[in-house]
Parts: sequence; structure tokens; C-alpha cells
Amino acid sequence: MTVLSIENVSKRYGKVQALDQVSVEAMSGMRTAVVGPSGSGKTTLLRMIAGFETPDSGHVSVGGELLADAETSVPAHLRSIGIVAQDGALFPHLTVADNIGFGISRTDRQRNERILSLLDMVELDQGMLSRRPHQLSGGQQQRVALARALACRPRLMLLDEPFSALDTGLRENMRKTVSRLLQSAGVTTILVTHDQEEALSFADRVVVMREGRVVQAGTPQELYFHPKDRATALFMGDAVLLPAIAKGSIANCALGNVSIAGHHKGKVEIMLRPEQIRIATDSGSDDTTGQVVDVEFSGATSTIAVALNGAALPPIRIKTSSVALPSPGSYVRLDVAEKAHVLEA
Ligand SMILES: Nc1ncnc2c1ncn2[C@@H]1O[C@H](COP(=O)(O)OP(=O)(O)OP(=O)(O)O)[C@@H](O)[C@H]1O
Repeated sequence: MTVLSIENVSKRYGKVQALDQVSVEAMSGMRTAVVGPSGSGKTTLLRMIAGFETPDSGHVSVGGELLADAETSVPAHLRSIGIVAQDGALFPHLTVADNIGFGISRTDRQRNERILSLLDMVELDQGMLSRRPHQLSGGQQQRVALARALACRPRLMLLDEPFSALDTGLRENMRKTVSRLLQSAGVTTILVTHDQEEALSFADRVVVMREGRVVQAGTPQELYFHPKDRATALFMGDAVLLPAIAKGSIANCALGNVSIAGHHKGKVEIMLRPEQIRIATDSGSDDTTGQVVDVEFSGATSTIAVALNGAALPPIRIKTSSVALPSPGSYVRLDVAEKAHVLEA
């Protein structure tokens, strides 16, 4: 069932077209990540769903109810939409218990019980209840913010870069916890982030925005392995882009003949993710593909730059395990483990 439906929404601020005919759907219980570079319109879209902005045209509906179009706009507090902001935005003078219980009526007999169950849900212990926000870590504050947003039993949860203020290790951990928690609670969620890795690991569905438009939407795997164009390919992760001549399901490029998805003919540009390329040999024999020009050690993995034989292209960079690394200057053969993806011209 569709919970959120955004159809052809446009929004202009003076000369800036912040949103241009944007359409996005979110299905019940699913987690959708909206990702894009700075200024692509993500926050404007989120604010539109929350009710802090109104569209110039198009409409926003939740659960089949029209929330906003060019003429009408249901006020934010009547939308039953939960929001968790970047900094958590907790009330500093209230305890954890009162922050979580903020949206629950004081006359509600189950208020305390609900606060406890929400606290438990976000995996915080009861010793936290009487603390104030400044006595909590960043991760704990985000958990309280999530519990507060869930307390109102929202039809939809909006997460506005909620992990970006956290340290790297904690960020990953929180992302996993929150994703699991929202999934088990069956809450339909929209996450806005500029971090493609976060989008890919958090969501069931990823929407990529650029210059106010949706450029592609699909599963994380589709977006990562089958990006529509060059810009999306580069935005979603490290990519090896090569000119090639296609004939049917084979493309000839600086790596030799590689299999491609679908059937193509003539000049194309193909994309491989670096981990789809294997460094097969380290020999001086004839079947080498290129020469190692740089090895960048970074712990468990290393990045190897290989200048491809006879190709007037910059060296390609391949991430590989740091075990048995080839040395700079050595010749290697590169094998392509999977089908290459042909980008739209
Ligand atoms: N209130 C406003 N007045 C004027 N211009 C605005 C306003 N809000 C946003 N914009 C412009 O609209 C465009 C989209 O902004 P938006 O904040 O939605 O992008 P974003 O993808 O969220 O970027 P970031 O990742 O940097 O937060 C930008 O060019 C921005 O400068």
C-alpha cells in the first residue's frame, strides 16, 4: 500500500528551482532514502512533506489524504508525521521521560507505561529517564529523539540527516539500530542524507536527486550497480568508467573483451565497480593488462592504481585486500568478475 505520494511537485525560490516536477512514492513499512549532493533539493522535499513549505504545483498525500497542493496545506502539527532532526532537537530543560512523553497526554493512564516501552524500544535503560539531554551522549540523544517521534504513532517518519553529527563508528552502529528498529515497528520512513553509503545501507529504496529533479529511483543494488548516467555512477561510489565498442553482449575496452548487461552496438561507456575487477596475476608475461603505478595502503584494504596497457586513460583505481599486494612497477592482469554496466549517453 502506498503511504506517501508526491506527484509532480515543484518549488521555486526566486531564481532557484529547488524542486522541479518531483514524484516520489513510499510504500507501507518501507525505508526510503533520498540522497543527492548539496543543493539538490532534499531538505526542501522533506520540509514539503512535513508541512513547513508549500508546493507551487503538484501535490503531497499521505495515506490517501491530500496534505498539500498549490491551494491547500494541512498544518504541520496535524499531519501525524514524526521528524528526527540532525541534532535531535530535544527540549533541553525537560528530562528524558518528559521529552519522550511530550506528545502523550498527561491524563493518559498509560503514559508512563508508554514512555517505558518506547525507552526499551530504542534500547536505553531506565536509569536515563531522569537525565536531561546534556547528560546524554550524541547517540543517546538521537535515540531519545526517535522515541519522542515514535510516541505520537506517526503515519510517516522523516529522518533529516540524523546520524551526521555522530562519530564514524557510532554513526554506523546507530544507522543499523535505527533501521532495524523502524523495520520491526513497521514505520514507513524517509531518510534524507547526502551520504550515499548511508542511503545504500539504510534503505529498501533509494531516490537520487540532482538540481531539484529525481534522476533515478530503485533498490540500493540497482542504484549502485546500474546507475543511469555517469554523474549518478560517480555519486553512488567509486567507479571505473571506460570507453568501449559494444557488439551484442560483449564490449571491447582497455580491459579486453568484457561481458555487458543487455545488447548494445557501437561506442558506449561502461562502468565497473572497483571490487568487480580482480587482480589476477603479477607477472611479466604477455597477458598483462597494465602496470601498477601506485599502491595506497589503508589497513585491511589497499587501493592500487593500474595504468592500462596502450590506453590513453588515467590509471584505474582498484580497492583490494591488503594481503599479497603487487608492488609498484609490476605488471598485472585484471579480470572482470561480473558483467559491466553500460551507461546512458
Ligand atoms: N528558503 C529558501 N530561500 C531561498 N532559496 C532556498 C531556500 N531553501 C532552499 N533554497 C535553495 O534551494 C536549493 C535546494 O536547497 P535544499 O536545502 O533543498 O538542498 P539540499 O539538497 O537539502 O542541500 P544540503 O544537502 O546542502 O542541505 C538550493 O539552491 C538552496 O539554496
